[in-house]
Amino acid sequence: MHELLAKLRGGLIVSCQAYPGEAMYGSHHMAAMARAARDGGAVAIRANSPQDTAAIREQSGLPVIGIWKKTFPDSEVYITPSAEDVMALFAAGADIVALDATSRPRPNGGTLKSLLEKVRAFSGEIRRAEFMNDPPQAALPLLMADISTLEEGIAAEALGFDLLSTTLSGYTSYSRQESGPDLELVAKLSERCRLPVIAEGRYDTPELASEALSAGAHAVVVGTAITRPHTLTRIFAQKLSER
Ligand SMILES: CC(=O)N[C@H](C=O)[C@@H](O)[C@H](O)[C@H](O)COP(=O)(O)O
Repeated sequence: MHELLAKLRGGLIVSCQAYPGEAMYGSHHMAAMARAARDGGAVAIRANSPQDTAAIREQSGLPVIGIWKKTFPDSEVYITPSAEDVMALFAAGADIVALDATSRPRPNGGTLKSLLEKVRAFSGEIRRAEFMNDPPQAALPLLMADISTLEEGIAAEALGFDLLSTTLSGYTSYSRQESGPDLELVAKLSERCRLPVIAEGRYDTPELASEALSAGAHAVVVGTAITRPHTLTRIFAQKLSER
């Protein structure tokens, strides 16, 4: 197993993301969040944008799973939609790059297969150019497939991804719509696929995160329940206002 994947095994990955307009938006805040997550025992961070990836990697010293959310008028795909986005994250220091690997139509009529071919070609160029300070063998990014169903996980494995994440279960029209995490998908993927499976999406208690490992997950990503203070505040405030 790849050294980095071995380091993630059984661990907590904290997603540190904020949207424009939110109080915590900005690389400075996200890097502080990541340091707090590290101090609490996180083994890696999931981050949005090359800027946040670079700041978090530098300030927390933890491995970063980089994504870049972008919206398009012709597609519902928004997590790292293009090969150029993958390479920008990689150049910013992402150890792993996660991207939408659902079966939904992609922006500008592109396909996942051609995106991966492009990334492989770019990776070769980067190694030749010694663009990064890291040694050449460390210059190849690991690619994480953000999927929503078992079928998409199987297809992503066949395409050559390095790990799978259940990120998008509940966020595509055809996947299971659950208020809690999709533990069943974790169990099925772990049974059917050889790749490490990351449990992600709505793990909002330590008990649920632990259940994911029991279901076969390699590691668990937690975002909202740790790093979205306005959402957590709203849950408390709403409960009080219902009295
Ligand atoms: C669906 C989607 O766009 N998920 C995003 C992926 O990066 C993030 O907004 C989530 O916070 C992340 O997946 C962690 O999940 P949760 O916040 O539920 O612990």
